[in-house]
Amino acid sequence: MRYHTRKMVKPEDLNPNETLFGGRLLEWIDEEAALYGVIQLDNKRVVTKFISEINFISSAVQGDIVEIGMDVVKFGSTSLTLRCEVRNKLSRKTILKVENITLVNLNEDGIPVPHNKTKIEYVRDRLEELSKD
Ligand SMILES: CC(=O)SCCNC(=O)CCNC(=O)[C@H](O)C(C)(C)COP(=O)(O)OP(=O)(O)OC[C@H]1O[C@@H](n2cnc3c(N)ncnc32)[C@H](O)[C@@H]1OP(=O)(O)O
Repeated sequence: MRYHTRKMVKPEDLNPNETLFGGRLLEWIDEEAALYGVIQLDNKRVVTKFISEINFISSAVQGDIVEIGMDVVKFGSTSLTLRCEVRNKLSRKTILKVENITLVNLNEDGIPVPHNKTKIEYVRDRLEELSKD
């Protein structure tokens, strides 16, 4: 699991219980998953198809720093399935887990097309390959 994105919980992110609003956290996760998919599949037309059960394990309060981790569960043909974990940056306490987030790789007409990816790639390796050409 790699943690790429950190967020500070601000007053506008709170629910009436004065803890982090679940919908705000899901918005952050959906964006992070989409970014992960766009980078891995090297295609900006990647959409969220399916999100499995969401387990809100503990809450966060104003001023907390949360970090969002993603890992690949499976490279499909047109899909990419991720796993997500959110934790408190400083205490490492788990805030949320999602076991499956499935993204689909689309063409310009919005049709699912194979992405031809089978393993995690790093942008620096792609750039190195390009510089060899
Ligand atoms: C980042 C964002 O927030 S994007 C905005 C929110 N998302 C959207 O608007 C997407 C709306 N949905 C759609 O446009 C369509 O459902 C599409 C284009 C994504 C997929 O269309 P489908 O007709 O289901 O495509 P299709 O049957 O070919 O399946 C595509 C892939 O999704 C997988 N898939 C389909 N349904 C599911 C499901 N319920 N759960 C998990 N995976 C699924 C398939 O197994 C396939 O993967 P594979 O090729 O690796 O085997």
